[in-house]
Amino acid sequence: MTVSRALTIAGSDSGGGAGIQADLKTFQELGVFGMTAITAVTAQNTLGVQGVYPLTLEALKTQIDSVAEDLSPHAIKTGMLFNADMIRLVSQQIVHYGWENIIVDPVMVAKGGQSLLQEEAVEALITSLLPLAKVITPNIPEAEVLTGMEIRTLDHRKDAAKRLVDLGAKNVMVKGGHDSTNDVVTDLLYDGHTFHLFEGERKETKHTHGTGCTFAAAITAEISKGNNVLDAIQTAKAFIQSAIEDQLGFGSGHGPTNHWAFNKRNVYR
Ligand SMILES: Nc1ncnc2c1ncn2[C@@H]1O[C@H](COP(=O)(O)OP(=O)(O)O)[C@@H](O)[C@H]1O
Ligand SMILES: Cc1ncc(COP(=O)(O)OP(=O)(O)O)c(N)n1
Repeated sequence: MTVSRALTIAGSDSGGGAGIQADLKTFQELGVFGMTAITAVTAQNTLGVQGVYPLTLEALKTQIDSVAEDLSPHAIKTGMLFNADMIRLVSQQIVHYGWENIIVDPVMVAKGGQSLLQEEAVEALITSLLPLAKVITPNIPEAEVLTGMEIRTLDHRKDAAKRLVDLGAKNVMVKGGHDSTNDVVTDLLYDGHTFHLFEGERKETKHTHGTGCTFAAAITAEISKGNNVLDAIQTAKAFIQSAIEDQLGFGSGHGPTNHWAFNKRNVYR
């Protein structure tokens, strides 16, 4: 039996709800062996980010090489990459190892407003990493930064997705969590030809720390198993919906989502 393996290149969240920790929990729940290359350690809880401590480029490169040279990941997710040098290094490593199943979550700002990506790094994200992405998963504010356009409507999101495909991403998923005008949360995928909508009931909750990381990690896990992008997103949407609905209620700020919920539901259904 081949065990599907996924590598996440991202930041550590001491609070356990986002970043590397959310990715590993999601991989595990979806039956995928998770591996990591850490870009930065963050001191973080449900109230915000208290510290960001980037690792050296050498430390990041060596982690990626160690995984690549012995463990051959079937899919790779990127999350918090912090600065332009890290983005360029990760892009070079992806090309060097010939990796194709790349899921880019273009993390920029934490829920509490703290920056997780230096402003001058956006250009490197667009020119080096975006063209390597099989799937890129911006939320609405991230799609605005990447395209330079204002996004107010679903049609604006469609235009933004087209622009990101023109910049080289193969599939663009513009998530809808930040559009609170509706009881339904709609995520929009553009595959270069067709738009696909993924809908879920909006849950009124402040416990949404790590939703973006968890959603992209679930897509990565499913792609590492050999599933196509549409099927992977279908499962990821069900995974994040359960994780938001069955809230844990920890902490006095934005609490983490529930990574057990998807399997718990499927077992007891
Ligand atoms: N309140 C909510 N109820 C249901 N689903 C949500 C809610 N908030 C976010 N989601 C879903 O969580 C995922 C992440 O969405 P989003 O909030 O847009 O990204 P990010 O966490 O990166 O800011 C998407 O699939 C989105 O539809
Ligand atoms: C270390 C680290 N990486 C990423 C994030 C951002 O997480 P995300 O799921 O995009 O959303 P928020 O929970 O911040 O809304 C993070 N906070 N920390």
